[in-house]
Amino acid sequence: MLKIGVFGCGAIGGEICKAIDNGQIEAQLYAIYDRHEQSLNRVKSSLENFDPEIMEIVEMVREVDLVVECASQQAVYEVVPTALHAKCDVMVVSVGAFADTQLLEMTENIAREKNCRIYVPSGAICGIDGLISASAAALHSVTLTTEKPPGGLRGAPYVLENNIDIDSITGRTVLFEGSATEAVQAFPANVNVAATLSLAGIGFDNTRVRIVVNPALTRNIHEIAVEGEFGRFTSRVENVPSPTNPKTSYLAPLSVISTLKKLTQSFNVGT
Ligand SMILES: NC(=O)C1=CN([C@@H]2O[C@H](COP(=O)(O)OP(=O)(O)OC[C@H]3O[C@@H](n4cnc5c(N)ncnc54)[C@H](OP(=O)(O)O)[C@@H]3O)[C@@H](O)[C@H]2O)C=CC1
Ligand SMILES: O=C([O-])CC(=O)C(=O)O
Repeated sequence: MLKIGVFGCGAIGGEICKAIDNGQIEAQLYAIYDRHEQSLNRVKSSLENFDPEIMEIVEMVREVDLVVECASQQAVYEVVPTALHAKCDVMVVSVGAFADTQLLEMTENIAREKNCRIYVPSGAICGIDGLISASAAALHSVTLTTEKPPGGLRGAPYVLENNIDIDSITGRTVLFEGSATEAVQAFPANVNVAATLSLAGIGFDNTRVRIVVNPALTRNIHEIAVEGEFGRFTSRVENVPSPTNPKTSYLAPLSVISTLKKLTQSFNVGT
């Protein structure tokens, strides 16, 4: 059975651990890690069938077959190269880190050299399957519009650096427009989906991102528009936010769970 280590035990990590524990994913929850003891204890007490060991990353990669990073962009710099050097596969959700082209090239090179896999789930957006299919021919444009309630954007570096009082905004307001490279740096915990789109499509500098705050919303909306030789498509998802982290949509952990299931099943559907 696949031995999994979960690095980061917040909204996403907690759901993944539960899905392995309840048998939805046929794998062994071997190790977990988080910098907060409280988060580790919360996860441990939610489990009925597994009692994973708490392991720092260097030890974890020696013991497991796959590490799931669900912590932060900063964690990607430590977790991904460490895992690959130890010939351990890795799944990444803080995908925005790959806007750093040096990190992206380095990790691709190590993965190739060590014959390992880096998995990036679709996360909180719909349409990655279609974009990947369409990318086999020329793509002309990829645009993401993300619209969240204030709680979904509060505390982002862009908001703090520009002294935006997000809670005093009364109507739908465009906060940011730029490339995916700029978006994932300005909003590192809010639009990792822009990075996933970039990797699947036309790259970080060519993918356009608009970020909107809307106090009337209770859901996180991501709208994607793609044009290319294949034609054009749009997708729109209205995501329920995670109860423990309003920035993160519930679809994100579900996407990781489904990608993990794909790895352990013999019958797979979708691009
Ligand atoms: N690809 C996608 O579609 C999506 C990606 N995400 C991203 O996924 C990641 C996880 O999201 P979520 O579970 O909601 O986040 P949470 O904040 O709920 O949980 C992350 C946990 O990991 C901890 N952590 C962060 N960095 C480190 C580190 N270097 N070492 C040890 N522990 C660390 C955090 O601590 P602390 O609070 O101190 O940072 C926190 O306890 C985030 O980067 C988020 O932006 C989220 C939604 C969608
Ligand atoms: O969960 C979401 O709606 C998107 C998100 O936070 C991210 O991509 O970082």
